[in-house]
Amino acid sequence: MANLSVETTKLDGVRLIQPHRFGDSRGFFSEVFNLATFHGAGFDDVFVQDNQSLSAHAGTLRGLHFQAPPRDQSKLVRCGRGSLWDVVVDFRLGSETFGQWFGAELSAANGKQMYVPSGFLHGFVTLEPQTEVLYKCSDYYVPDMEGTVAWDSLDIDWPLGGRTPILSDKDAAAPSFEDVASPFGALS
Ligand SMILES: Cc1cn([C@H]2C[C@H](O)[C@@H](COP(=O)(O)OP(=O)(O)O[C@H]3O[C@H](C)C(=O)[C@H](O)[C@H]3O)O2)c(=O)[nH]c1=O
Repeated sequence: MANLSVETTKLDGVRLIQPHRFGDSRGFFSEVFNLATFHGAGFDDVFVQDNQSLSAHAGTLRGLHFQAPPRDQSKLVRCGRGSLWDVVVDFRLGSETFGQWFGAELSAANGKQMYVPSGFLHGFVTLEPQTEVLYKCSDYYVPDMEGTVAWDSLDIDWPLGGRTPILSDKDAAAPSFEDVASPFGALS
């Protein structure tokens, strides 16, 4: 029976998931998602959309993004190729950790997955070229409900090595954290 291990973080609800890898002389096999195993580990999300993004260059930063209620999304993020530093920010009004962030390296090598609950901003910066990110979302994409927060408007310690990140026009124009009213209550 494939299994997984779950690691809690300093942000309530944000967890790192490590699916088991069955190694042999060919390489490995892993059930990277199994609904029964996922629910058995204490999660209750049902994901409806799988996303994939490929970033050609290291230092590509996507985020910080959210989708507002009632179309808010929880996400399960993993790296299929390369490596990235994944960041989540508590955006739940009234939360004791409101505005606090947590980051972790996800890579094709380590197989780690980041569980991003609804109510959190999400973003990542790639650590090597041709990095592929795969993630599940608990609701469909609704562009009109999407929001952005400037990647550099919090004290996030992005591993950029002093370089300016590669950004989309949308992310380059994102408002500062203090200028974005959170649509999430503490209990979302
Ligand atoms: C998110 C999304 C985008 N798109 C279209 C919209 C644009 O024409 C194109 C690129 O979208 P965007 O620039 O928003 O992609 P990213 O910058 O990678 O955004 C994502 O990256 C951060 C880290 C996230 O957590 C979000 O899931 C998501 O916002 O894909 C879709 O058709 N469906 C979708 O679900």
